[in-house]
Amino acid sequence: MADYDLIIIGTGSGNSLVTEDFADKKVAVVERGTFGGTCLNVGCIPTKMFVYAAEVATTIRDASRFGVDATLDRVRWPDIRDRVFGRIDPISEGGRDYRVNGPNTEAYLGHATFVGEREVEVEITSPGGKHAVGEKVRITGEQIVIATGSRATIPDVIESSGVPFETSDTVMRLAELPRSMAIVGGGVIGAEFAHVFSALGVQVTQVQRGDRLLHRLDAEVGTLFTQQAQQQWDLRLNTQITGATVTQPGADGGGADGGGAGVRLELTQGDPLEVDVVLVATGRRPNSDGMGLEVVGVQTHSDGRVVVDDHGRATADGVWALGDVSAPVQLKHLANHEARVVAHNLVHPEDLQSFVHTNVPAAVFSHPQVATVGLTEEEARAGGHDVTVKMQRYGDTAYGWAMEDTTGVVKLIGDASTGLILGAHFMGPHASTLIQTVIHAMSFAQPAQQVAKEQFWIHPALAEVVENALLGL
Ligand SMILES: Cc1cc2nc3c(=O)[nH]c(=O)nc-3n(C[C@H](O)[C@H](O)[C@H](O)COP(=O)(O)OP(=O)(O)OC[C@H]3O[C@@H](n4cnc5c(N)ncnc54)[C@H](O)[C@@H]3O)c2cc1C
Ligand SMILES: NC(=O)c1ccc[n+]([C@@H]2O[C@H](COP(=O)([O-])OP(=O)(O)OC[C@H]3O[C@@H](n4cnc5c(N)ncnc54)[C@H](O)[C@@H]3O)[C@@H](O)[C@H]2O)c1
Repeated sequence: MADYDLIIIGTGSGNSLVTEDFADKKVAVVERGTFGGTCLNVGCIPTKMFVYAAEVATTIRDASRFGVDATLDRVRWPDIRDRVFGRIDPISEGGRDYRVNGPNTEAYLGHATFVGEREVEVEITSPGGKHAVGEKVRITGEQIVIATGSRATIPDVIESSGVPFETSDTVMRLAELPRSMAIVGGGVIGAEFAHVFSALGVQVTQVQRGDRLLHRLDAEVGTLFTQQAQQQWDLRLNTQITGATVTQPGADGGGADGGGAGVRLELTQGDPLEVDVVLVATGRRPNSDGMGLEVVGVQTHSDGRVVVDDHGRATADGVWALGDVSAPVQLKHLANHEARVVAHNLVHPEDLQSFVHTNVPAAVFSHPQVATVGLTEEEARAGGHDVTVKMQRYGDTAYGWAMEDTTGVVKLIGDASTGLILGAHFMGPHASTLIQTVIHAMSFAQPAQQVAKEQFWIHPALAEVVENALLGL
């Protein structure tokens, strides 16, 4: 008989698998890092708390446009940082203690490796559990869920150079705000941190190898976003890093603590960059390596994602996977959805639920904010749809006037023959909230005109930009 009914490897979305269905069962939870995973500790939640502080700073700087003169006196980075982690760290610790001392769970605080069929070895790496650091414990489970997430990838030119660098895991805990920062990568993480640090007064240079930021976005909206970014921080497009070296502190010091060394980055074009801090944001790879998956026949795709079927089953009996380690996109709401499906399927093998991977929305909490769902215009045209497009400016609605907005847009892509919405791409204030109406319409296959006309829209709320976009589609 197995030691456990269920072993969960990874405590991000994996931690939520312990539902009431497991109340009379034995569950082992394995975690090698900080309890609670990426989103809570180093991802969605802290980044958005920093973004909020950055928005406050930006609002103060912009205030005079409204006839309100204000100056930004000072940014107290340690207070901003400690507000964030003062709230988050206790949640993580509480979650860990609950699993360590929980009624039917046992927490193993270490790295899990498959060593045999339904058998895992955990090398204990952290204190706080029932086993000593360095101990190796073997456990067996009737069912095992791989929910090990993903980690930042580092380009070889930086990693092999030996220069110090930050990732999203570390940059939010800097001791002090640096004077200058190079952000390598033009994706979501780069766009969010460029906003945070530039708004807080850091001289940011973002290096992107492509010709625009957020390359997965609808091209038109991505280009508009790139233009907005260029007005806020130094952006080097079509540029790659070719070398990195440590620079010695000058007379006035350098480095994040004002007295340390900095980094010099050689670029494929333009002058080299000399900065206090380098933040690498060049994508994340699934944590499927180094855990013996090959030993038990759990297959992976070429990009490292664990192969799963629609129900979350991996290619070995009794093994499941969910979230960043296997999902097509790395988003917390998707990982949570997959965890709900797998939680059901673990106890209802005769009534399996399926993952839904259509109309998965995403937002980029930069400045401006971006939110997106469904097809880009390019994808809709390539897919042979009877494409119709409406671009609605925030500035053409009453609330847009109140906000003096000149750049916000709602772009809707529809199918003229069915009246259904195929995609939506918002850029501007509250984009991540405003788009929810369209996500709802697409999820329930409601035609655009019905959504626009068969409900009231509060006047003169910002949501009228959505109403007008739908009416115009
Ligand atoms: C900076 C940043 C900002 C983000 N912002 C957003 C956002 O605003 N909205 C959004 O939807 N998504 C966001 N994401 C993505 C989101 O955080 C992830 O999609 C989500 O957290 C994935 O959850 P998960 O449960 O799959 O993995 P994780 O939360 O990463 O959990 C995996 C856990 O497994 C542990 N682990 C790994 N291997 C082993 C092993 N062999 N043994 C034991 N333990 C192991 C890890 O330590 C980790 O704690 C962001 C990500 C980052 C990095
Ligand atoms: N708000 C959110 O929902 C949110 C926020 C942050 C992160 N995330 C998730 O985390 C994932 C990872 O974010 P990310 O920004 O690291 O990845 P990304 O895939 O969004 O962007 C990676 C960027 O790095 C560049 N790049 C890749 N390899 C490079 C190399 N060798 N040299 C130079 N540039 C290189 C790419 O061209 C791209 O611009 C996102 O895809 C997203 O799923 C989500």
